[in-house]
Amino acid sequence: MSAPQLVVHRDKELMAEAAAARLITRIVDAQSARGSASVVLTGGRNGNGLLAALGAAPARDAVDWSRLDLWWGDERFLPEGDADRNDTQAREALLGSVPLDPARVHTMPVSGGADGGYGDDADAAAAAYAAELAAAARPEDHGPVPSFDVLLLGVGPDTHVASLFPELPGVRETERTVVAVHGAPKPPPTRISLTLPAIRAAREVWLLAAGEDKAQAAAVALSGAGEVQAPAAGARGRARTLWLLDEAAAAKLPKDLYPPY
Ligand SMILES: O=C(O)[C@H](O)[C@@H](O)[C@H](O)[C@H](O)COP(=O)(O)O
Repeated sequence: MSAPQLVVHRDKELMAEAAAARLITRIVDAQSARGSASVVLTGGRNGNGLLAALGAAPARDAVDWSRLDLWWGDERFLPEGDADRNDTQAREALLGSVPLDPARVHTMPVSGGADGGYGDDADAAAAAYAAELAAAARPEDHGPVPSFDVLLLGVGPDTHVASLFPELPGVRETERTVVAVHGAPKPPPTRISLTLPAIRAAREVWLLAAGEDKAQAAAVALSGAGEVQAPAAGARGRARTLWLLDEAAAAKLPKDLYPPY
């Protein structure tokens, strides 16, 4: 697993714009090299802020949107179209305004819903998403998920990533790639989440942390804490682990970690 690299930006707006520019370049490089790219989206203000900045970026359409596979790192287990769903917010922030191939947009299952849905069975929904990931994996991939080019993660003030919360069962999962989360401390309580083994299959993992409410989490996660106590500490990419922070979120980092900025 790759050691964390840090980039600190002046403020959260600049962090979102710089991360969006970085993501455009990464997607374009992957599409040039392999004909397609695979990105895992995250929910929350920083994740949606990145998507909005991407939509406003001058180079936005350097991306071939029809050859982009989108997955989610986690989802609130709510009915289709619910405003609190990460996919609803992603659609509003960007996805509704770019020409994606719907067959390549892999949203996590909704709760309730029509026949063939999973009702309120989040565990069945999680297993279905794990099966969808496994079906998309190729022989050259590293395990039962595709080799995501970039897996985005927001970081919670308690160091959670996706819906893996400190000390809860999800962060301790070592076999399954997707789990249901019950009793999440961040509402809504029922969620679906990739696990650390799935996260660590990504080529690159980018963690987004802006705002002073993330300063303690960044300092804890980057100072050697264990992944069960600080899930963000376990979010590592095979080739790259990149923390994208603003100055407020970097304020409590040990000085030897603070990059030359
Ligand atoms: O479903 C979710 O809530 C997110 O996936 C979650 O993991 C989020 O990324 C963090 O809580 C940070 O959220 P903020 O960027 O809003 O602080």
